[in-house]
Amino acid sequence: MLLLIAGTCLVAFVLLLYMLSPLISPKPLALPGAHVVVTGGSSGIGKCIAIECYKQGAFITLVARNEERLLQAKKEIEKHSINDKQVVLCISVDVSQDYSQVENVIKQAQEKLGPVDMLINCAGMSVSGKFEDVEVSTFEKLMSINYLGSVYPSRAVITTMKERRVGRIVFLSSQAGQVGLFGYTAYSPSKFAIKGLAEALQMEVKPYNVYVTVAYPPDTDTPGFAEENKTKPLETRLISETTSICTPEQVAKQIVKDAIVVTMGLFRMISLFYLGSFDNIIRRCMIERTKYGTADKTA
Ligand SMILES: NC(=O)C1=CN([C@@H]2O[C@H](COP(=O)(O)OP(=O)(O)OC[C@H]3O[C@@H](n4cnc5c(N)ncnc54)[C@H](OP(=O)(O)O)[C@@H]3O)[C@@H](O)[C@H]2O)C=CC1
Ligand SMILES: CCCCCCCCCCCCCCCC(=O)[C@@H](N)CO
Repeated sequence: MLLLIAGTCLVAFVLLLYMLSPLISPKPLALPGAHVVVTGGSSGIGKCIAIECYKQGAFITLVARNEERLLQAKKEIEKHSINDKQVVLCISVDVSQDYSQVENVIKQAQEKLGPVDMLINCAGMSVSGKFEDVEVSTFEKLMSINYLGSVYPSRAVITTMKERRVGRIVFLSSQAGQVGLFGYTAYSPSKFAIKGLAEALQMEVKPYNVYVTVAYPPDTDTPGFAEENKTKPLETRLISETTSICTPEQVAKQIVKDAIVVTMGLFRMISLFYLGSFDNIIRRCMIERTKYGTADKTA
């Protein structure tokens, strides 16, 4: 009986907190005039995210490898300007190869358009196939583009974001980053890794008012998806056909909304009970460090 009452109280408390969550959520990021960097911004979901942010008054840096496609995307995005001050900057780099190159690109972008307010890690690719049919080098390639290609740009913007107490970082995982599916032995792990990175990073940067969000989109109609379909095993195709395909515009709208207005889902609310106690540890350490002037890197 006592247990039942305690249980009911707990559920009621969680629901109450959930309803109050907009009040304890961070202030929405103002996109007008903000500097948004979109990796993978020359195609598919990334390009649509750039358009969505540009429509709301942001300044955009597009990052991808192929310069021609970057310039094409820039032209397309510029059609959606809402004032004559807005800029779309293009920088060509492979985000997964050399950290110092990525760091340089971010430096260049910050010199031209000011500190990065929001980073969208959208550069990525998928190859599907049965485990034994996928080239060993493909496992390395997907891990490097999808995972390290999100680590490097984030690592390059985080210090300034923490110093300014302003920033949003968005990661692109996938539905295949929540469940491992037939044909995705190379792709799924690279997207699971994104989830681990995002959650650990969020715990570090929350006291600095920097917020991290992760998107888990379903199949989305993009050039990347068309490329993936060329090698998709029958089983993967049939599993994929059980759900409908989204348009990149739909997915982009949702991702931008979630990044600007960060609220908590019910599951996150529950996990918050124990994550909250970890956050207290982190806040205490931050206060100690400020008090004694200990360098950020020491224990
Ligand atoms: N479409 C889908 O069904 C889904 C996609 N996703 C994820 O969303 C993200 C975008 O996918 P989508 O829009 O389909 O992809 P696209 O293939 O249409 O676009 C990929 C973009 O990333 C860039 N890119 C790829 N590799 C690199 C690299 N090494 N360095 C810099 N830029 C790179 C590409 O430009 P360039 O080649 O010139 O470098 C391009 O701009 C990916 O992370 C994908 O895994 C998640 C769920 C579903
Ligand atoms: C808890 C919720 C889990 C729901 C799982 C349902 C399974 C849905 C069917 C298959 C979807 C495949 C998605 C891969 C999308 C992707 O990332 C590639 N298309 C990239 O190119």
